[in-house]
Amino acid sequence: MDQLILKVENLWKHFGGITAVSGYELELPKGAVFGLIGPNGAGKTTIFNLISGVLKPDKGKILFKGKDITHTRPDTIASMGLTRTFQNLRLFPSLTVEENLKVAAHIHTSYSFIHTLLSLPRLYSEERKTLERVETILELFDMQAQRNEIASNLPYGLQRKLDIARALMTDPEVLLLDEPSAGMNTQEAEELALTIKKIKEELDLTMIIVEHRMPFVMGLAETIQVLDYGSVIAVGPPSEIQKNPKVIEAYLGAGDVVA
Ligand SMILES: Nc1ncnc2c1ncn2[C@@H]1O[C@H](COP(=O)(O)OP(=O)(O)OP(=O)(O)O)[C@@H](O)[C@H]1O
Repeated sequence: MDQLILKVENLWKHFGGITAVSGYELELPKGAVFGLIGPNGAGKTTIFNLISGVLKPDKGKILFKGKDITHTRPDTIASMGLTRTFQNLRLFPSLTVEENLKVAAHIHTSYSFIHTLLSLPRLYSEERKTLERVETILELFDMQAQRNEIASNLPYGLQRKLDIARALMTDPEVLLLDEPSAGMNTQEAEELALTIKKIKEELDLTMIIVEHRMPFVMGLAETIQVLDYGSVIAVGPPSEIQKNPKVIEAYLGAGDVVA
C-alpha cells in the first residue's frame, strides 16, 4: 500500500446550528494530487482550516506523517511541512516579489536574538539557504524578470502565482491550495495548471486542491473527493466523478455545473 502522508478520521465541525463538516475522512498517499470539490458552503475551506490548525475540530483526528496534529498550532504544523494558501491573497502589497519570498521564509527561520549573538555563522548559513531558495522558486515560477516589481503592480494572475510561491518558501511536503485559479482568466488558469504540475514534480509535493473551475481541477488531480453539506458523497478519478449521478444532482441543486 502507498505510504499515507496525511490521514483524517471522522472529522466534525459545527458553527452554532450549522454542521460544516460531518464525519470527513481522508487517506492521502505521499505524492498524490487530490481535488476537493463541492457546491458553495459544502465545507471545503473549513476542512482546510481544520487540517492546517486554523480551526480545531469538535471531534475527529488528523495525522500528518503518523503524528497526531489535531490540536497542534498552525505555525507548528507549517514548520512540520504542511502548508496552505488562502482564498484571499496574503501578499505584502508594497514589497517586491523577492522581498515577499524572503519574508515568507523568515516566518519559520529558527534564529533568535541569542543565536544572532552567539552564532553568526549559523545566521549566514540560514540567510544563504533563503537566497538559494528564492532563486529556485523564482525559476520554477518563471518569475525572475519580475523579482524587483512591487507585488501590487503585478497582473492579478502573477499575484496569485506569487502567493503560491510564498507558501513554498518553507519547503513543505504537503501543500493545500484553496481556489488557486479564483479570479483568473482562462489563459492565466491554464498557465497556472502547468506551473502546478511542474512544482509538484520538481519539489516532490503532495497536494490537495480546492477548486470551482472544473477543467482545472479535473486536469490536475488523479483523485477527486466531492463534498456536499459537509459529507463526502463521492470519491474517484475525474472521469468517474463527472458521470456520478449524486455529484450531478448536488451541483444541479446548487445551480452549478460539474464539467
Ligand atoms: N467562521 C464561521 N462561522 C459560522 N459559519 C461558518 C464559518 N465558516 C464557515 N461557516 C459555514 O460553514 C459551512 C461551510 O463553509 P465553507 O466555507 O467551509 O464552505 P466551502 O465549501 O469552502 O464554500 P465556498 O466554495 O463558497 O468557499 C457554510 O454553511 C458556512 O456558512
